[in-house]
Amino acid sequence: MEFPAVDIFVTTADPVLEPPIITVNTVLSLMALDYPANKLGCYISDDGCSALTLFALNEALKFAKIWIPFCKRYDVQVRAPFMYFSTPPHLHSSTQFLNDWETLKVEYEKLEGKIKEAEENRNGWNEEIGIDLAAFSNINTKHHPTIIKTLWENKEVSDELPHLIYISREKSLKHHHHYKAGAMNVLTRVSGVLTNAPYILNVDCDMFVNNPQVVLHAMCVFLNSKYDLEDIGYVQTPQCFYDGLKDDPFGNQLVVVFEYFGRGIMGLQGPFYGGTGCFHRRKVLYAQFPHHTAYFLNGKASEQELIKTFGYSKTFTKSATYAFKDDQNTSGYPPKGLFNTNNLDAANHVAGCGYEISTTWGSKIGWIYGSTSEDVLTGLVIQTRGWRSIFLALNPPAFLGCAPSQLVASLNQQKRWATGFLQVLFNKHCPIFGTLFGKLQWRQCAAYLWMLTWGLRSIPELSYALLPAYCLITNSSFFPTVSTIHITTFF
Ligand SMILES: O=c1ccn([C@@H]2O[C@H](COP(=O)(O)OP(=O)(O)O[C@H]3O[C@H](CO)[C@@H](O)[C@H](O)[C@H]3O)[C@@H](O)[C@H]2O)c(=O)[nH]1
Ligand SMILES: [Mn+2]
Repeated sequence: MEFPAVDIFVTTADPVLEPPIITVNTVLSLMALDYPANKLGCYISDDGCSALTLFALNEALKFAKIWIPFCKRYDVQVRAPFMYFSTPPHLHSSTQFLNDWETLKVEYEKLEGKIKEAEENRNGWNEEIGIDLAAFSNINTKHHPTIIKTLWENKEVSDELPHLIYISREKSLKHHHHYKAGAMNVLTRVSGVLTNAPYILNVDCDMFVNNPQVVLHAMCVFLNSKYDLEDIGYVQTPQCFYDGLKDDPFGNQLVVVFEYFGRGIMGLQGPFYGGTGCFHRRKVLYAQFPHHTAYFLNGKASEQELIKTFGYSKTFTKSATYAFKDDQNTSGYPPKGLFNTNNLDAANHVAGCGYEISTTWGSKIGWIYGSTSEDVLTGLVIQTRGWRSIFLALNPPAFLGCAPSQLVASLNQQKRWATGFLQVLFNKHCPIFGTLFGKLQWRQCAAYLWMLTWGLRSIPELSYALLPAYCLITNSSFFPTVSTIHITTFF
């Protein structure tokens, strides 16, 4: 059987808070996945519209040409070079390996050095770098046209590098950009017109691949029809962290949510969508229902309806219709020569900030708008349509990321999640409606309610935690004492 294609989305938003060297490591680890390279397309969305990020990616691409063969030849497990080179090589390795290891380490340090230099000396690195950065000169990061650069195109060679595409979507002060959800929808459309893979993997820029076989495992889940898995909409890996503080003082390593809750709801409709380390079927993001014949595929939808759903791009609509096909290996869309001018023009068109106006993007299809926890909301909408999800906990863990190590950053992150959860709770997609009017199982609804009320629960939980201290200080008791009048009269 042929391997299905997978489009990989990486989002980055701020070159200061998310340094390009981190993004570069994530991208290198993804490009080196154990999967035929001609079946992978790696798309990077840069909401920071940073020339530095593009420069770093282009330099990383040069390094990838030696890094990927090295990883595959020696079956390296951790394919993010910063992590791999943080420990010395195995003492009993062959001389050939030790020499290669040393060469690669030196090359990686050169790459790091170049990016650092570029960071410190922002104006002096425009010459001789092999990529045109003119589009970034005097750019306003909040108001600028789309920039798409095809850094690498794989010409159908399975042991080469996967496609590598940089996208900074159009921004305008007049349009809401919907943060990460907006970026994900642009990535969905741009990849739709270029490679249109039936499966999508998305990772945050600070989550590198720690188990290079993860795509193979995920595809086993999707393709294994023996256990009636056709109604699996997405496959979520748990979020694990490499730099977590001991004993997790801020609770941001999400142990309860992923280790216990995530596994627990596997017995119901499956885990919630956690925003990173997750594989979706493309058609699920296009509002397909499980076990239904696709409405758009059968030619029943009028042109007007197609435009209303997917937007004005004919190329995109064609690709979307094709995405509903079960057997996508037959000839059809996309045509050969993926990165031709016509498709690149279409990519620029669908990345425009006005493209979604009067369409169902963000309300019915793609990543759903209306909450800062767009991930949970999007997963909930998918499960309300009747899809199940699978929790894929591999050993070693599939991805490793970094968690905030400071109190204030952790509090901000948790405030954002708690607010986002409440936005989901008081939304038309609320799980209670999902059970009443959709296909969300009622126990799954209860599980969602437990999670979405997390922020509200802080009030009784805090009171409960403070009460003993209060009683000790004021020498009072919150349980009735034996001398209390009710108890004495009882006896
Ligand atoms: O306007 C934006 C804002 C954020 N991002 C990206 O979104 C990702 C997540 O944002 P971050 O600020 O790092 O949030 P975290 O709290 O670390 O992320 C968790 O929570 C988010 C929801 O709040 C989910 O989207 C993430 O997948 C999940 O890992 C990062 O890759 C960002 O680069 C964008 O692309 N555009
Ligand atoms: Mn993050």
